[in-house]
Amino acid sequence: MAAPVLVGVSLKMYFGHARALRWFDAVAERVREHPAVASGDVAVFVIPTFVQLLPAVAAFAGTRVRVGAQDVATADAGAYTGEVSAVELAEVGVGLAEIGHAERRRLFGETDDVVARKAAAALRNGLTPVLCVGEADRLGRDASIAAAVDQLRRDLDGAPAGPVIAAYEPVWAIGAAEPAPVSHTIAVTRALREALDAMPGREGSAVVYGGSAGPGLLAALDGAVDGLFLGRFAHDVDALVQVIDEAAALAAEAVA
Ligand SMILES: O=C(CO)COP(=O)(O)O
Repeated sequence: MAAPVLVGVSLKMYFGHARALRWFDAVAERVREHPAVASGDVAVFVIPTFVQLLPAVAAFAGTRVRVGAQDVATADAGAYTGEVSAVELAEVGVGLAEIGHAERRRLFGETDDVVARKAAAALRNGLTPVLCVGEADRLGRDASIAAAVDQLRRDLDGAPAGPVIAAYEPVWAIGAAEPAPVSHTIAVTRALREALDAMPGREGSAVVYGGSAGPGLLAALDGAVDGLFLGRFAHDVDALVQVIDEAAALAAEAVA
């Protein structure tokens, strides 16, 4: 079977608890009946707040939707007030850990060194890192490629073998009205894919795009990325299902 087309959603801190639970139930109901999700041609993952993780795992039980955390500790146990370890996340059925999102780098001072230690913690505990990289400012194509690829290399420096999901998220396209232009995304994601392919132990990795992604983008990218990482434009469950339908169409094209 070809690699699945990925559709991920980070809820960031947008929803309160009750609204998140309603969203999980609505999404679970829609994906349960979705043939491409049921067959594994489209792989959906949902990344809510830490407090929403256990209800998310329960809501998506019996579906193929995987649940991820928005962050992870660098250490596996000990005196780290406020942190949550990859060990505990794995124990409760969380499958992925988002690492190095632009908001964590900008607002909470996460450096590439910290990000690399978080990626290592995720991988040594069997979680798939959703590693966010991307240039901070609008740059030309070559400078963007250099910035994103260098960041990817630094962020995986010393991390154990295992597949990762590299999320190309140009910082200037996050929270914007429009995603990055398709030609730009194709160029940078291709370079990220080549960089991952050249790294030992990263077989099975994927490259997705995030930053104001929504319905229409996956079709426009036409197979250039392995999937999308959605934010605001997945709050509307119909819009998310539309993206999953586009992913299903791409997956069907890939096997045809
Ligand atoms: O940062 C993002 C996903 O991690 C993208 O968020 P928006 O789609 O809301 O810009």
